[in-house]
Amino acid sequence: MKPKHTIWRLMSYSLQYKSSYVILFFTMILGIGLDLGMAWYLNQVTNAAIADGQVLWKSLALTGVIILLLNVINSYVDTYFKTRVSSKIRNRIRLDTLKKLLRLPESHYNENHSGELLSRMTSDNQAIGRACTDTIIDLVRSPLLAILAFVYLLTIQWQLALICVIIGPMTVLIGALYGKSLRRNSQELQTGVGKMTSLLQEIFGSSIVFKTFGLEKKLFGRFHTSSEDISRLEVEGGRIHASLSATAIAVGHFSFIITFVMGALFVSNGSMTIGGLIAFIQLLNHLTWPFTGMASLWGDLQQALGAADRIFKLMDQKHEYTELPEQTINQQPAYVEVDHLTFAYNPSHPVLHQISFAVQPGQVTAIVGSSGGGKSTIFKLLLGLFQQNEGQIRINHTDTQSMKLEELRSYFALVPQDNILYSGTVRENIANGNLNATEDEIRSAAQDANALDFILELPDGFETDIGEGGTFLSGGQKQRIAIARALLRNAPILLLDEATAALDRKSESLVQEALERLMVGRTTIIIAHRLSTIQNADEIIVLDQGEIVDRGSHEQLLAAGGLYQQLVHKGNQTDVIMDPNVSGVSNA
Ligand SMILES: Nc1ncnc2c1ncn2[C@@H]1O[C@H](COP(=O)(O)OP(=O)(O)OP(=O)(O)O)[C@@H](O)[C@H]1O
Repeated sequence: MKPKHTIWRLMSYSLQYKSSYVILFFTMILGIGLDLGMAWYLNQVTNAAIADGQVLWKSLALTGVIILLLNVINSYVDTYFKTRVSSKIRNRIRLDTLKKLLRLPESHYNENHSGELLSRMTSDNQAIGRACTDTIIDLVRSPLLAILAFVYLLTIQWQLALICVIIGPMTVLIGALYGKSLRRNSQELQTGVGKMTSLLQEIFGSSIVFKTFGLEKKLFGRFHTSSEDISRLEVEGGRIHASLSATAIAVGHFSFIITFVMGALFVSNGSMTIGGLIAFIQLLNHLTWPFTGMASLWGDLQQALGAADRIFKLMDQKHEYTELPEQTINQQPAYVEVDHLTFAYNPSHPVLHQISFAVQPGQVTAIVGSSGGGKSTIFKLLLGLFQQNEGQIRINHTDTQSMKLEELRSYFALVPQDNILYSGTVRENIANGNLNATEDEIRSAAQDANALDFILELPDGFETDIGEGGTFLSGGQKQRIAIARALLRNAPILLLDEATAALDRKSESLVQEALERLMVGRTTIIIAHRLSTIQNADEIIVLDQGEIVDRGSHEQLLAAGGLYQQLVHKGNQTDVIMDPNVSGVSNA
């Protein structure tokens, strides 16, 4: 995106706080007036001190107090409103970013590191907040103050004023010189930080795995590389900043020495008073610093524009919903037809080929097959998370591609294999199934899911906090909460990705019983791993490398031999059917 466009879009956020900017405009003008007033005041006091005759010390003292008081008030109002506007703009952008992220298609999450998405919400957002207040106001204030200081200094000693002002603009060139590299550095840094955040998320979310497998050293090694990369980029950024400020300071000091020496010369030949020289020295900072400061302000602006660019690029991604969708639940019975479905995530690697099956309302279809055969992908296509390349999915004879996504998803309830729960209470997690459910309905769903007994034994019952992702619950308890959530949704099509994780016999039968209740009267499609579930299915589909290689009842498929028989024999001693290509013992 062109910097000009990025600036315009940033401005559209700032313009929502016009009245605060008007106040900040006045504090800026008053601040400039006070800076000039201070120089004038020092000029007056110094000349009064060396002048003969009557001096109005009282009025000078009073003026000093007024300048001081105005400075205090102005500084308070200025700082307060800058912070206020900055935090409000950041809040708006943060909300807009998340609103967008929640509406992006699954493919976006597939292609982007979660850490990078997180840094859009954190560090990029912070950089923008600063730019919209301090940086942008200083970019206006600095040249304005420089011009007014110059005009005032012209009235004191025009030759010296000209000498001072010639030096200042040199620093603007410095800013332009370093701006591009600063922007590039900031972009690389953000990408690095995003990758590091993703890695940290993985590490913190996998403590059991890295402890069991002794992966601490390996993970530290990966983090080390990522952290070193960031450090290298930060040092590089520091080098650019250092060169920028060193050059700027050199110019500033040079102008100070010139002014001081030339000023002393003008005082000695009588063309300027000592008070005038003091005013020059006082204002010199304001005359050259605006230019000197511009260099680093320019750098800050470039960094913020880089951050804004990344956020706006994200906001420009194609979304699947125009507005955040409302939770909708369809309750009419559903007939599902999958007709010659073909799909590839990547054109060179087809995942599903000409898949067809149909499930009548209230019937159960079990999908079994080898690992990586495409079972989960069928679910993703049914839910409209990805679009098929060929074929049709129809619900009640309507092509799902002609439905709005909100409508399509309203037909489904899902029990995912890893039961994804959110931090919060048990009640909140079950209620996610139907946000309008009454307490009685939530309780009844918990009961049907065989979860009520254990919930009531928790320290705060339904109000117990289950921890991040449900860490305070056992595997079987999490499964039953997920089943209760699906029960509460009461949608006509149930997608069930059966968990393969081991449960003890009692827990297993509680879950199994709950699942059976959940399936009653629904059109159910199960990615099945348990023989007991599969045997009860109306139709079993055997999937291998993206193709249906067999279908029928348990008995028919066993009699036919083939992959199904191998799957069943592989897990014969247990209830879990196994991928014949995968060696090892069953985990049931
Ligand atoms: N998000 C994705 N992006 C790219 N390729 C993917 C993605 N998800 C799955 N695949 C690929 O698609 C193929 C089918 O994967 P899928 O998850 O549908 O298999 P599955 O039958 O559910 O496997 P499993 O039983 O092991 O869960 C695999 O080759 C996998 O590598």
